[in-house]
Amino acid sequence: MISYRSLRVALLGGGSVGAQVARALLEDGDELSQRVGARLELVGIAVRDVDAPRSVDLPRELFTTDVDRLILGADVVVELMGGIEPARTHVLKALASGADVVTGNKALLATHGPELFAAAEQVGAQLYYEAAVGGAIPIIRPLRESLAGDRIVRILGIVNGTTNYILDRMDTEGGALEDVLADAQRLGLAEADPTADVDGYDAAQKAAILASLAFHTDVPVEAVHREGMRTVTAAQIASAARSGHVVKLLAICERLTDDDGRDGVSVRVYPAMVSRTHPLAAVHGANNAVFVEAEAAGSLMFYGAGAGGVETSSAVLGDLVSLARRHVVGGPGLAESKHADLPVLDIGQVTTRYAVTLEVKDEPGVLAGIAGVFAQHGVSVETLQQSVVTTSSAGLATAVLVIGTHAARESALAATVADLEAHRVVVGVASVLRVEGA
Ligand SMILES: NC(=O)c1ccc[n+]([C@@H]2O[C@H](COP(=O)([O-])OP(=O)(O)OC[C@H]3O[C@@H](n4cnc5c(N)ncnc54)[C@H](O)[C@@H]3O)[C@@H](O)[C@H]2O)c1
Ligand SMILES: N[C@@H](CCO)C(=O)O
Ligand code: NA
Repeated sequence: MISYRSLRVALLGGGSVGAQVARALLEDGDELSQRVGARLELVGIAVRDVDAPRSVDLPRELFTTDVDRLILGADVVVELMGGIEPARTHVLKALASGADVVTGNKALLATHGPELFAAAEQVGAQLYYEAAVGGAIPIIRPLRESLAGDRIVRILGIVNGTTNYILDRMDTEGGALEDVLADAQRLGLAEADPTADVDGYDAAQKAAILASLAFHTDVPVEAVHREGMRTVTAAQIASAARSGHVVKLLAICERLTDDDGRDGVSVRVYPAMVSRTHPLAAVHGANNAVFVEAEAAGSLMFYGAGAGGVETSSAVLGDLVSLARRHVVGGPGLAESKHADLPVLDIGQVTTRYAVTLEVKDEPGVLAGIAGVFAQHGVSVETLQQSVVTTSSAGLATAVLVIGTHAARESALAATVADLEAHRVVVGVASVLRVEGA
């Protein structure tokens, strides 16, 4: 029997993920020791309430509310409390003491990443965060290490399981968003307050983390253009289906060149149409997937469980084993690479395709008038579908036009839509959806 030295592991948080990490450390300790070359000794679990009921049966003496004391003397601190404060203060304290840190806290990283990485670098400590994006799916380490010699061009991610579940059910069952959301809440899949998921805040935090890594640039979450999915209607999903598309809430990180020839990045979250032939269209239920396009590697897809206590604990334990091995061998941790320092460009500089749905008067010359507005702004029309003409009780005959465009600048499309709204033959602009993943 080999006798290993011990690494003292302090766990902050014993909830869905934390309890599973604790269980694995206690049950699989021998095997993990062999992989690491040191024993991972769980010295305590900081929680809000020591007597709260837990999903996993863990020794009561491990629990404490004294976070500061637990951090003191730890070799590795695993932060799974969530939220910004007091998690930020605890992580900074752990790093300052020379401990390595594993965290799954996307909110903290997206808002205070540079401060935390600087604190880690100052003392040569390591900060790992695989669980922060895509739960169990390995995506941080592939971007940080495997693809470090390549140039990432674009990332399209389904990084929020709740919204993917809702949109998938709307697509397959045809329900309205509010009904499917209410059902998801009843089943415990969506939070009682669904704001973070439905309004895209959670996806924006993950987009900021992915873009920072992929483009070697600090991308603060405030720089992410964010549109939630509350406005997506059953009619939009049905119309997308008719043209062979599905609607997904996407986190998009992309290299761009702006009107002045400046290189930059665009980081954005919005609901968009994706062709049913694209691999992201096959991501169903609450699953996540990150589709990465790199110059040399080409297209790669990372797919799996984006949440769940047991699943996410896999990512945390992977970080823990990896960081503990390095701790045993010695030497500084991986520094964050921010050398490119690219500007985050305004949404107006984005080039993509669009599906514009218009209600128009049914009279001669309408199509020519509409086509003229697109042409005037340099937006090229690719497809046009016209639905059956209906006549209102006031005797007004109208038709619905769905116009698919070629790739165009967002600023040109916005100007086109403004002119269409004011056009004599247009009764209303019913919907504008981007089409991504061409
Ligand atoms: N649950 C998931 O599927 C999932 C997936 C990916 C990432 N994450 C991230 O992992 C982290 C943990 O998530 P979770 O779902 O396990 O959370 P949770 O709410 O189930 O558990 C949080 C734990 O932290 C403790 N805690 C919170 N504030 C504290 C404080 N001030 N002092 C002491 N203890 C405190 C609570 O007592 C609880 O034990 C979060 O950052 C979350 O974003 C979770
Ligand atoms: N609320 C998140 C949890 C995982 O970060 C989701 O629905 O994907
Ligand atoms: Na992950």
